[in-house]
Amino acid sequence: MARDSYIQQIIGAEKYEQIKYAKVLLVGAGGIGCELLKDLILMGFGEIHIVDLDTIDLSNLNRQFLFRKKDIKKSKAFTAIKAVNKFKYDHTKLVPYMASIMDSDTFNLAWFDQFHLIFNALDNKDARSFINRICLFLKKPFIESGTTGFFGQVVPIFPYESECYDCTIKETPKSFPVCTIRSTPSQPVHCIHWAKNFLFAQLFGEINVSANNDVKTLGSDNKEEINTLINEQNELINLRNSIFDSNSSLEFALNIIKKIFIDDINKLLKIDDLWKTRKRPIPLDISLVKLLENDRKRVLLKQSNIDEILSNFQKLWSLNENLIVLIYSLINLRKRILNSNNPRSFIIDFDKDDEDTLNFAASSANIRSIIFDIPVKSKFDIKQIAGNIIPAIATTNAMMAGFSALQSLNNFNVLQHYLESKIVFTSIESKSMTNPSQLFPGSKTCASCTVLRELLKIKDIDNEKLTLRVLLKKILNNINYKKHFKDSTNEDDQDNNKPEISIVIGKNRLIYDIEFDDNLDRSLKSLGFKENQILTIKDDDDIKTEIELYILEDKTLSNDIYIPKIDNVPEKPKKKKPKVEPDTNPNEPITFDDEDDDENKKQDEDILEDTDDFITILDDGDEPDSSQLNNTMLQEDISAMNEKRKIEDHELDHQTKKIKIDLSLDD
Ligand SMILES: Nc1ncnc2c1ncn2[C@@H]1O[C@H](COP(=O)(O)OP(=O)(O)OP(=O)(O)O)[C@@H](O)[C@H]1O
Ligand SMILES: [Zn+2]
Repeated sequence: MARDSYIQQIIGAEKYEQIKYAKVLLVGAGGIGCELLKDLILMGFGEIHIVDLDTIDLSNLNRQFLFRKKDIKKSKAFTAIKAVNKFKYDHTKLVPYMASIMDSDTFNLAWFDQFHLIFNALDNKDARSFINRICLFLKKPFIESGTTGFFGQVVPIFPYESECYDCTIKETPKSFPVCTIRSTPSQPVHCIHWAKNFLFAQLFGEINVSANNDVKTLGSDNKEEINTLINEQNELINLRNSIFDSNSSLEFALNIIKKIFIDDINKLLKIDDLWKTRKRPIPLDISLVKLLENDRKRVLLKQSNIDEILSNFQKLWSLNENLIVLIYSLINLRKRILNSNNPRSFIIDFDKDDEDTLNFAASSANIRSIIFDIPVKSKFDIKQIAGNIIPAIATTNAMMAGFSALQSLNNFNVLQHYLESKIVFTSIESKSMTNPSQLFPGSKTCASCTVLRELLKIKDIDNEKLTLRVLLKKILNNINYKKHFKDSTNEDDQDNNKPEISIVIGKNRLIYDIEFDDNLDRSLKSLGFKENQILTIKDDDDIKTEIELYILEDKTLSNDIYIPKIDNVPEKPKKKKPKVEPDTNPNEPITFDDEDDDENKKQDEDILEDTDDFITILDDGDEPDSSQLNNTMLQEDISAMNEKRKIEDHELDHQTKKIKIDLSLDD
């Protein structure tokens, strides 16, 4: 009997035939991705392209079953393909890529367009939102999936028909004003984030010289405090240079310890206002530093002693032990920089799986906690908090992959796909563990799916004769804003009533508006037009819907420029737009802009709007349960999500009770 006879019996010969010739894209070869690839292979899909930017890590092996220990550090996509080659049907073609799906030089719109269906098996909002946007351009369905511990969901998305990925509000991590982190911590999580996001980043990461040291950013209006924080930061930059100037790694490490835990704390103590209602920190005792300084014979810093401390990663280390671990990690990190090919520009990123960076964050966070009389945490716990970890459960991943694969079957019945498809989610706390829900129409206020999206084809982008004026004329001819602007039979009037639009290229580079016409006679090329870039047309009166045009070069065009006819641009839902500054610099990288997604950025009252200005905190103190491993989200988010997902039972009236599900899941 042929190997595929069972699958034919299960899904029917007709559907199997369609699957056999279908070409699909799987984005992500992690927890869900490995399971989903196996499912798609066993279903007999004709061609599967799989993209993952990452390499295999030891911590992936417990659930990403296509990988083995020997595969560590190898590409996930290539290794996954190799593993499934052993059991795939002969007709299946597999194509792996090791790259970010957001790399538009590798993956342009035409490349995405070759697929019948796209499966997301990602772990971050940016990449998910990106695929969402691409699928909106192509009006192509995709299946979104995610898990967090025991919770998981699969959401088929039919662009401009059902809710898109951005329609639902995502949980945003909590943020705290920088001053809480840098001057007045009161919880272990504050110290952990100071160690990871501030101290480590300043000493070894990309230098953030412009770390907006203003009142709003720092969350403090105490001038003395602001000055202290600014000086502290500048001094840290100098200290970073001591990586090269110090006579020895021990000297480098001790200088850092003295500055951070004695000098800087003493400076903070001088700001009386800070300590009126708070307990004063106690700087590190200099005699401890001296003790380590005199440890020339390496009694305390003996490797066996260090190994012993590090082996007890679930224990609460003493102050001395934390100091020893910190010195050890600083010595190692300095060595890594000095041994690199280009030490002056070499940077190290914090990674929870990089022992040196984790040891640094754990020990420096704990020393700071001791100084501020905050409970210390074990290295194990700190790894969970710093890595934003919640256990990934292999079974949840397998279930979600299974539902994702099953949902794909509906896409081959073009008329029925929207009606037949279901959101599926699991929750061990509701009466039935697996709950289906119908799909809902897109949100009227969604910043992504209320935008009109079309293609802008240009025959030859290098053609110097193609000026912005030519393009503008084409836009005004083809895109009709009439209802919003007064109709008139008089030609002069009509001219005066020309739609007032602005044109933005890339993320937010304004190249034209009614008061900024300097670029009209510049060529599109000189303005930075290139393939795979987005041109946004905005109505200056903010009444009509925004239009995004995806730029493609098409040598076969009969005209120089092609823009589809849009007979009447619909009105947009009312919402604030960010102001865009004029700019004529064409060198801006291509990115999709999420900045106006106000809905998604709603936060607690005490959190200011611009999250870039804040150190982002996972949780207000309730760290994930330390008995749990390998995770990606917050305990608190899980409970919130659980609340959201509670379904009374199968009789839930979907018409009246719209279930809002957070799609920001991680695996
Ligand atoms: N922009 C992107 N392009 C391609 N692949 C991506 C992109 N962003 C994330 N991924 C991949 O998506 C996969 C998500 O899988 P998963 O959530 O299991 O994460 P993981 O990194 O394997 O595990 P963990 O985060 O728990 O260590 C990862 O393999 C990751 O490399
Ligand atoms: Zn939407």
